[in-house]
Amino acid sequence: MADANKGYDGSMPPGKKLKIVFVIGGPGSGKGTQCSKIVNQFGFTHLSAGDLLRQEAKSNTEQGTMIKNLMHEGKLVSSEIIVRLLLKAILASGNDKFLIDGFPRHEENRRAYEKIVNIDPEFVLLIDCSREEMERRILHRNQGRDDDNVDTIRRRFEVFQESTLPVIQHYEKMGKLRRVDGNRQPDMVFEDVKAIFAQMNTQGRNVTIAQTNPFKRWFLHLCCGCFDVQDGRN
Ligand SMILES: Nc1ncnc2c1ncn2[C@@H]1O[C@H](COP(=O)(O)OP(=O)(O)O)[C@@H](O)[C@H]1O
Ligand SMILES: Nc1ccn([C@@H]2O[C@H](COP(=O)(O)OP(=O)(O)O)[C@@H](O)[C@H]2O)c(=O)n1
Ligand SMILES: [Mg+2]
Repeated sequence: MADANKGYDGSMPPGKKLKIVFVIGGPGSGKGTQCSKIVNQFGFTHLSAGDLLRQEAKSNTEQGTMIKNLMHEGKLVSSEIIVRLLLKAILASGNDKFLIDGFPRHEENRRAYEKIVNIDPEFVLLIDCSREEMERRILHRNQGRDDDNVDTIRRRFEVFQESTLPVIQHYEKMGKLRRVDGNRQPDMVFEDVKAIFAQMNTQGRNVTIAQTNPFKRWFLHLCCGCFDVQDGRN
């Protein structure tokens, strides 16, 4: 991932349309695995909310320590922090299509995103997987994550059941939910994922950062501090 502190480097042509796809699913459902396949085939930039937070947790700051503790307990980090990290990464990337993996995790995440970024997702990919299969995978993934232990996994499942379900229902009502059966082998799951991305409607409502209203651009500037938002409207 690009250095989030570097900020928007001007490499994204002004006026370029941004496409956002949210990828959600329980812990261990295969979000990261499918995202890397989507990146290879469709040229998206993968932004994992969890990876951005893990990176931030390494910083020797009060905020870093707070994030580390919340993640260790399987609890959710404040929406403002995660949306700010996502926005920085979007602006720093120079790409125009993004997979946002592990977000929104709950309604407050969704509302914060709508308030601050407000770019409608093209669609929301939900990877459905049974709890037994997710647990088996997490306990075998060996990524050295300190939240991949039996107690924290249980808490993460509960958070997914209680908090993410309303988000799923919201996007379902809007006709934006695309559900795949994640219980199968990764390549089989990807066959369905591929068909969804191939069908992506390029005529959807897209906005550029430059097209957001002046107040919002000022707000983005305050949130992310160190970038300069260019105005694409000559
Ligand atoms: N469809 C699948 N079948 C079997 N194992 C999988 C599948 N998808 C992912 N895995 C493995 O399960 C673990 C969790 O996958 P990951 O992509 O990290 O899930 P998530 O990001 O949703 O937590 C990893 O070790 C990964 O290699
Ligand atoms: N939107 C998000 C995403 C992750 N997180 C935190 O990050 C942890 C790990 O998220 P992750 O997406 O990397 O986990 P997996 O579902 O990939 O296993 C979560 O359990 C939360 O503590 C969060 O607070 N808010
Ligand atoms: Mg993941």
